Amino acid sequence: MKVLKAKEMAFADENTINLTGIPSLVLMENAGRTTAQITLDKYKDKENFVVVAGSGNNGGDALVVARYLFKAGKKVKTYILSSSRQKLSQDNLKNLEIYENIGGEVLFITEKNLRKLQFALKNADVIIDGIFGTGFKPPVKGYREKVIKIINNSKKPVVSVDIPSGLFSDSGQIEGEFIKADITITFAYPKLCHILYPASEYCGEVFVVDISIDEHYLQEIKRYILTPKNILLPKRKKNSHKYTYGHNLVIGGSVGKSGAVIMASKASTKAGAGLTTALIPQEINQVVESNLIEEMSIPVSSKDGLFSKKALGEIKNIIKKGKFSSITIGMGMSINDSTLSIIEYILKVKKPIVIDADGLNNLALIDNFKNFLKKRKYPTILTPHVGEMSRLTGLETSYINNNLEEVAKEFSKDTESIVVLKSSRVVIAYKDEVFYSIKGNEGMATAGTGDVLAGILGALVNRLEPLEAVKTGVYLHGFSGDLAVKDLGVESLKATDLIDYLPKAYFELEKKKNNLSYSLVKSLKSY
Ligand SMILES: NC(=O)C1=CN([C@@H]2O[C@H](COP(=O)(O)OP(=O)(O)OC[C@H]3O[C@@H](n4cnc5c(N)ncnc54)[C@H](O)[C@@H]3O)[C@@H](O)[C@H]2O)[C@H](O)CC1
Ligand SMILES: [K+]
Repeated sequence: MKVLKAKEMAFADENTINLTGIPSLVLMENAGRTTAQITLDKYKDKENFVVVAGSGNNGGDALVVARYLFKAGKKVKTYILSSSRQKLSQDNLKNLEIYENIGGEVLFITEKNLRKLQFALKNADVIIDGIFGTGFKPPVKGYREKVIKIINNSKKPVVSVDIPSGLFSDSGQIEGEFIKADITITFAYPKLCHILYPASEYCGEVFVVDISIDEHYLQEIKRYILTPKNILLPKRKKNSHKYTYGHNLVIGGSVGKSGAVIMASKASTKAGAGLTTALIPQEINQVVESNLIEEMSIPVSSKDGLFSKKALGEIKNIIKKGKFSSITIGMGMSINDSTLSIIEYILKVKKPIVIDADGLNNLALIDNFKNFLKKRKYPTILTPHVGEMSRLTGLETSYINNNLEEVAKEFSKDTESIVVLKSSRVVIAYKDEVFYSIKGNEGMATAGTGDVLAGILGALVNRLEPLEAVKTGVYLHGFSGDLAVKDLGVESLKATDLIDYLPKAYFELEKKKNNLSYSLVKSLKSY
């Protein structure tokens, strides 16, 4: 499913009206009517609804909602934040007239009679927020700021039409006053504010409603949310053996960080690799051997707990002689001259590689590393978190967090690699496409979860086309976290739980893929 910015939505909206020929009032009717239906379903036993409409089309949608709530026999009080009818958008005015024609009443609210709205909210069971939608640019100006504060202070449940008023559609950033919604009902596609933090936290449950927007005007938009529909599952063949499913060589670890390479290796096996071998500094061999059962291990020379100078030659030999089909490198490997030269060498290996963690920190120290990556003819997957991305690009972490998509895209272009940028959301960028994962949770902000992801990707790159492997791996990783949290809670979740829940994630994902069906209304949660 695509995820849009306001301008893109407006473009599809205009063309649907002008070229496809669906009148704007029909779109508004679809939007408002479905919003009313969802509201009535969610708040069945509630009686008193207060509708707060702005002067634009978001307010127009809210007036349609008011009409259906009124028809359903609810007590509806409707307020329009404007000084006069003349200031309303054309479709807003039309819906005001229709509402009045069926016996509905409205009150225009300005700074002067704000208290009337404040008073009405006291008796409200549910508030409908139709003040601003995609036409809003922060920050809120004028008395509407006070209205938003009053609504939030009322502590009543709020249903936001399209966007919680005061949030900016195109980013996760927040500024000034904005509505804190319990439910947000958005139209055609989610917008970035519905999925990116911190804004998305204020949207409540997000429903996406088909209002008849003609999607073929959005062909050039290649920004997606990962959903069961747009990701693939690897398949096993009856007539196969372990080499059919790849041999993932996992390189990393150092004294004190043996867990990183152990977790990546275990995740690789659980994600379905035919064989997984951990290549490690010999000083941690014993602990690795005692923790890995299905996986093999190859110790190489080490000194002071890290790969030593001699290790490079040994690694070259092992890779030349071994039948490895992918390399996953970096987890817990630390940084010294030897690890740096190992990364330099790995860049030249003619196999798919996943570079994570200290692999990336070493990479950042190599002059011209972007050119080395560009020269590679085999798939390269880079999985930096924001801190690592900062080291790789020199950009401030705050800038990266506020521009995840742009940074990931640019870095992917500069390196011709698949970039998996890990923040409170994970963004995948490759060529002209961007994929956001909406799976995962705050419980996963704990040591080792990145190592698990690297192991999963290293396994899957043997099973699917590289970008598909990354999409599937990122989804499964987040989904495992969500399934684990249901049983374990966010505080106690640890990285190895993600490995334990991978089988369930596979199983549930397959079920989701087998049950794909069209529906006018979908909750973002259901993806
Ligand atoms: N997605 C669709 O195809 C459809 C969406 N619909 C709804 O239309 C709104 C967008 O409507 P628009 O008229 O373009 O803008 P808004 O109603 O969001 O807001 C315009 C309104 O707000 C004022 N304003 C803007 N910024 C500020 C500010 N910082 N401070 C104060 N006031 C501000 C501006 O002057 C206007 O008066 C979309 O969200 C959907 O809800 C259609 O109904 C169906 C098709
Ligand atoms: K709104």
